[in-house]
Amino acid sequence: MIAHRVLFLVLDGISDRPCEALDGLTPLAAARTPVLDRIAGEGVCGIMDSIAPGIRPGSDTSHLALLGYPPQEYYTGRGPLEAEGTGIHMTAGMIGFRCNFATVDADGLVTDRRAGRISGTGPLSEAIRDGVDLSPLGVGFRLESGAGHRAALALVGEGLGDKVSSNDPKKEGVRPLTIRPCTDDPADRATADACNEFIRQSARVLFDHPMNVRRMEEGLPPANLLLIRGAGKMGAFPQFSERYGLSGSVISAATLISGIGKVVGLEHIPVPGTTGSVDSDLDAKVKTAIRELDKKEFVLMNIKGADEAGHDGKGVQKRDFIEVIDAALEPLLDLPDTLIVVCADHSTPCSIKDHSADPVPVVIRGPGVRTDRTARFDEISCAEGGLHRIRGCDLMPIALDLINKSHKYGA
Ligand SMILES: O=C(O)[C@@H](CO)OP(=O)(O)O
Ligand SMILES: [Mg+2]
Repeated sequence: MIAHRVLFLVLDGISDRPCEALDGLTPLAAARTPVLDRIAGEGVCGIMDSIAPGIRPGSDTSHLALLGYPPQEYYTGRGPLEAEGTGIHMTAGMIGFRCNFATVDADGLVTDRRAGRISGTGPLSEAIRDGVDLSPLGVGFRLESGAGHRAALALVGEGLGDKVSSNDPKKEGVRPLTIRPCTDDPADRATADACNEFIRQSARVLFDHPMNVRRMEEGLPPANLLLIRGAGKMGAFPQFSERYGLSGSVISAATLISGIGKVVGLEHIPVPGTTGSVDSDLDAKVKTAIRELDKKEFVLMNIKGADEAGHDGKGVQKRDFIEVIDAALEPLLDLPDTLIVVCADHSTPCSIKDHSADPVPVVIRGPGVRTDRTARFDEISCAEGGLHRIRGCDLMPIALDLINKSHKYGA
């Protein structure tokens, strides 16, 4: 028997290092995960370097690699991908950025890069759209909120370059940086000037926005500054259906992932109630994936919350959310005719609150798969599985082979 459809389940940042709060276990190893363990027991397991050993992947470069688009060839920055995911269509001449709604204190120091993991920032983006004017610089802009503290910005105008730095210091307790051109090209200077002006004007709008006034009254950090990063123009991506002969959908609350899906030609299926955080409606997400697999041959589903817990350094919360994920995945066990691939896109160790290069666990389960002896889905058990150690770009070829869609190399 051979499967005819693929469910590609990325448990964002689920992989970790030993946590002190969990007696030296990783959150995944500490969690009770009967569903993932059954998938591991019925499948072939391994560990995976999303890009290559020792390379710390971003979620952008890792997802491109997992979908078989080597980032070394296709990556043009996070900004344009994140922008597409928020609904900003990136055309020639536009420069995309990823933004964080962040908090600075009265001294101008960044006190929270994520403004207390604020959500529902639509009114803030709207106020900035109304209150910021870059036309004296000959530049227009689009700004759209994403999930949580995330948003995307696109600058629109003649002669804008994409080789500019970020104002995000990537840590707290310091001032935001000034955005600078990375080359002598006047186009990069023009973009850097527009960015700095955008940040200045948007901070004025945010300063006394009613949503921030309310947050401060409630003792919550206000979203009074935008940190922007990941400048880039849209790249050219061969379409998924032509590359693999598969129709496909993407299910993700994280706009970066829906943006990547969209640009490679996957249909984005929004799911009400999903947030990209630990409060997401995972049952709705799983139901949508199952429904979508009746129509499409490939579904990419990303579940993000464990990554957030890793970034926040909360091992116990990460373990508990992994158990919530596991319970939500139960209906997938009975899916007929389906190759299920489960992996993380990168490790997000609670001990470093960021991504690391530690390889992630991976399992492939479905008809025809040569089952190995691993029956537990965690970083250590999967290292003993039959896939051994693969790279992110190996995953699509392996899946295509297992569903009989790969071409013979040679005659
Ligand atoms: O979006 C996110 O979840 C993370 C990592 O991609 O970014 P940040 O650290 O800016 O929150
Ligand atoms: Mg990620």
